[in-house]
Amino acid sequence: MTKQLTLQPIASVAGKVHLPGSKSISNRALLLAAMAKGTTTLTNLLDSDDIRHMLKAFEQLGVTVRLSEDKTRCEVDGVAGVLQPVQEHSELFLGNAGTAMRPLCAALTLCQGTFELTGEPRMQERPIGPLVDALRQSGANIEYLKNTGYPPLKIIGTGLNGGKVEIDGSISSQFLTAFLMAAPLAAQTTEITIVGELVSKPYIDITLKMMERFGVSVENDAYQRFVIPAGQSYVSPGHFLVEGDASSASYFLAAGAMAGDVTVEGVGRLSMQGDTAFADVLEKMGAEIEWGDDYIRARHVQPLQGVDLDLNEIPDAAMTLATAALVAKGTTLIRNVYNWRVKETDRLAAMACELNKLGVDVEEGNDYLRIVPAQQLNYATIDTYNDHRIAMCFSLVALAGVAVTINDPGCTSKTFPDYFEKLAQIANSTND
Ligand SMILES: O=C(O)C1=C[C@@H](OP(=O)(O)O)[C@@H](O)[C@H](O)C1
Ligand SMILES: C=C(OP(=O)(O)O)C(=O)O
Repeated sequence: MTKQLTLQPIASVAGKVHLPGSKSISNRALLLAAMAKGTTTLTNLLDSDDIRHMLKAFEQLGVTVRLSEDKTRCEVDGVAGVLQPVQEHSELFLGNAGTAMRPLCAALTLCQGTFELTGEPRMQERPIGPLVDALRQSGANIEYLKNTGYPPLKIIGTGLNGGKVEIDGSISSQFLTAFLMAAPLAAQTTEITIVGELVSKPYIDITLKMMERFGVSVENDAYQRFVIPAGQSYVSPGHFLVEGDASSASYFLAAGAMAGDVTVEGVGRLSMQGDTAFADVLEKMGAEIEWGDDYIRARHVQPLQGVDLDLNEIPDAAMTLATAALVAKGTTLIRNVYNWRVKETDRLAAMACELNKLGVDVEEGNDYLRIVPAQQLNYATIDTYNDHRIAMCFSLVALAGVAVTINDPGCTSKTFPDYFEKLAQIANSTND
């Protein structure tokens, strides 16, 4: 595998990009389809590491899946209830996929058997305590195998009782997502109260919309209290089309806004993903944005301006702003993104460090990043910390008039294995 990729300056970008399927939707759809009554055909499924880990876990858990050769079409035979593992004990390696680790942790507490959930070294530093605490309140038997509050975990499946539980929502919305998806299969009705300020709220909307598509309803009381009546079951919708990934879209939209005219296909105004709001951020910066039901187009029509925004609701796409800001006039402030620190790497520290190498004046706050663009950027070699988004974000430096070298570009395989090929397809090295 190539260890480094040097991107020469890109003068302009133009064209259309068909987006790979959404990571968040793909892994939710797989799990809901597995617990549903009937067979579900998923199309435009993402083919990337995070989804591979979920599918591998399914294989070990005895979920029957038929995957097309290109791995984007998948038939899942639902088991009409809790998963029915064939072995008494399973050891599941889930890489660094939060959307596999957290939801499976909750879903497996419902099943018969014992399960060890582990992942890459970084996964062992990513918190799961708030989810485990909440599941324990509902009767789950979960042990920490190394450090309290972090994977690896041992789950002894005993079912969930339901009842009243509290979840700390201030670190990751994935804890609530995980509990919500398991809760309809608990013995009693579950009432979840959120403690702390719930972060990344639009991801809860994805969860609730998808549960609804699979026939389950949840009462959402202003994102403070959720009631999931027991006795509901998931029912396959038959066919489920996975939307294009809105976080992956952010790099191309930013490129269009910085230097050209780019249309992303597969997400648009009908999308359920909060990260489509990144197009609004680009519009605030001065880009021209056009929305279709199923596409978004971003055009550079004037110099971009820096912005000062609370981006807690779009933590993934917010990273893209950090490098789009390099061509903007004036300072950009990305606020309320503390939980960048507990993702693939400490993203606040990593972003600040790599932006610094470019000669940018950057301030790393506890929960914010302030970026004052430089007149002329330095050529730099960017470390990517095994974080797909750092690699993809820093590719945009090539649109700011300077070459850039990306270390370990292959790390985009977490969510977007052919990202750099897709970028090359819309890039022009000269303005003609
Ligand atoms: O639920 C999801 O699919 C996700 C939720 C977000 O995480 P947090 O809720 O931890 O911010 C996001 O960053 C992640 O990439 C995917
Ligand atoms: C935070 C991310 O991933 P995960 O689903 O593992 O939390 C991400 O993709 O930016």
